[in-house]
Amino acid sequence: MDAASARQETPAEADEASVSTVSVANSISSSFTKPILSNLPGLRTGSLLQSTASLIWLLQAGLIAYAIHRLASDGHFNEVVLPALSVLALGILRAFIDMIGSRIIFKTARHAISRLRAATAEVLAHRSPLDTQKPPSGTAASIIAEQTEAILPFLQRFSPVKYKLVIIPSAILLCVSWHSWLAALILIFCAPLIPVFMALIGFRAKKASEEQMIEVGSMNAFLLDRLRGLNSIRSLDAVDATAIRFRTAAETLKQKTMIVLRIAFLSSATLEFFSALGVAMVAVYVGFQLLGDITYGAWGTKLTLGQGLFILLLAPAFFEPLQELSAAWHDRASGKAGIAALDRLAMHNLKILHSDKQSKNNKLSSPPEVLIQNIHFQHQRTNIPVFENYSLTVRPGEKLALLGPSGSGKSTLLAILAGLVSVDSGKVSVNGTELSDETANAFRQSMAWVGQKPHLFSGTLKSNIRLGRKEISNTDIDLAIEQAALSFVVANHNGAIGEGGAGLSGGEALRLALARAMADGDTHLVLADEPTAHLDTATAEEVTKNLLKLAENRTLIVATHDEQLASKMDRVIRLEAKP
Ligand SMILES: Nc1ncnc2c1ncn2[C@@H]1O[C@H](COP(=O)(O)OP(=O)(O)OP(=O)(O)O)[C@@H](O)[C@H]1O
Repeated sequence: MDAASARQETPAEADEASVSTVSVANSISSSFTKPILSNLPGLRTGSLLQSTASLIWLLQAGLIAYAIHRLASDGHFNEVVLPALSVLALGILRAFIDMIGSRIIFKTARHAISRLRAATAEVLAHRSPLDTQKPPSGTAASIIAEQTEAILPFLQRFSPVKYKLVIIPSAILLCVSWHSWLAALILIFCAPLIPVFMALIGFRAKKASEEQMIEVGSMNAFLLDRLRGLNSIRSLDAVDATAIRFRTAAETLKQKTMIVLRIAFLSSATLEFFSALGVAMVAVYVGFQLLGDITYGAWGTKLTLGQGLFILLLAPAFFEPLQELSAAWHDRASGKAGIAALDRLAMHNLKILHSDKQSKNNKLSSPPEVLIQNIHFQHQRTNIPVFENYSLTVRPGEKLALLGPSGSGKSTLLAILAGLVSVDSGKVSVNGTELSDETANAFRQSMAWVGQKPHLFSGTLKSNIRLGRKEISNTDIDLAIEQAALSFVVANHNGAIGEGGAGLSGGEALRLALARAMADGDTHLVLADEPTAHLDTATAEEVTKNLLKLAENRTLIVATHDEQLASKMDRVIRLEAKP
């Protein structure tokens, strides 16, 4: 069984449902998302194409101004046909280039989002199930599915705006100042007011978006947590109390969302006001110039109708990138909040033993010897060590029971052997090779973990046994069903079960977990954590029988309170109670 599957079956994971509010807002490490987001050449290409498309408006404006000027001066309609056709052709070209740019940007951004999601899932899979600081599953799901999606508009809209903001206003200023330095000066005067106000609003927008996203995450976590515990809530008559808490959470989310919306409206109103002011001032100046009331500001000459029109057509386009920036500013705030949420999610202190390098050499080919030498282990944020100078040798093919009172460290020892947590000092070796980041992946491929609460997915029994492992054939699965005495269950349920194993008894669910391990011929070491807990005597006996069948030609270490099960093992090790 792979590490991810093993992870789902540990007690720590099972307890996760009761952890409703774990703070994930400790500190932000930018190192996780940065490598993916800082290397997106498609965004640059697409943005440059979109800027080029916007620059075409300068040519179109020039042609329109020229045509109207000609029409007003000698009144020949024929002279405007060619400029009009050119404007149309340029319009088509502009739309085409803009479309290509948008497509490149969208594809790049979409790909980046998928990579971020995959990388986050990968990082979460390497988080130790014993980490008590894990964010609730609802929060993780909300961040990966919902909040990561907010990065898409940020990449899609903010990045082209950055380029346009530099290229378009500079080009327009150059053209306008060519005809009138005063009109250019008016534009220069109005432009900085917008970014200044935008920046002031932007700081608040980012904070508001972050707060909103955290609220969305907490509400999802709350909802998932309570849905999981719906039966307990009903049986303890806590439905009303839960509904009230949910309503309060929804109300808080509504308020946070309204704050974000208010800021978005305020920022676009500010921008509209200043850009309208800028355009109006240019229009007033050009109007008075054409009327002859103002004679300065045009390099000692008087503006012609064509020049005046050209400036007037360019003035709104000067503010367009700033307007786009305003629209994208909110996307930037949500996107940055999404990135920060991903960075927080990917941050963890407690990892399983893991390395990205696959070392096939350590894969086991026979029942291994397991050697534990002088280990010291203490859980994070606890005061008493679980193991101090502890040693144990398990012979190849041996069936060993770990017996001991609750809290004596049986599950912890199995977690150490599965590489789900690393020891503080001492050594764990499998067939003489030390268990480490480099070797754990390969060992885990030959290792199976059977917990007391195996996680079962809704679907067929066979797909639950296969767990997506392509190397397992249908024959392996049929054999495992037979060995685990599940043939009757498969026939009875028409092969399908509900979420969380609905429709199966506790004993059947455990036999299914054993079948998962049995189906994999590469399994040589079986770690079982209280497989007979909470079962009646008859069912416990049946599960014990199946476990022994699974353990044939394999090394088995089983943590248990069940003396009956322990008595069937080759050796029993008793762990001491902790003070
Ligand atoms: N993830 C964790 N973080 C901190 N402490 C933990 C964690 N898991 C277990 N502990 C503590 O470590 C000690 C050993 O726990 P462990 O679950 O290994 O005992 P156990 O012998 O398997 O108990 P049981 O038979 O009740 O399952 C206990 O004191 C427990 O409180």
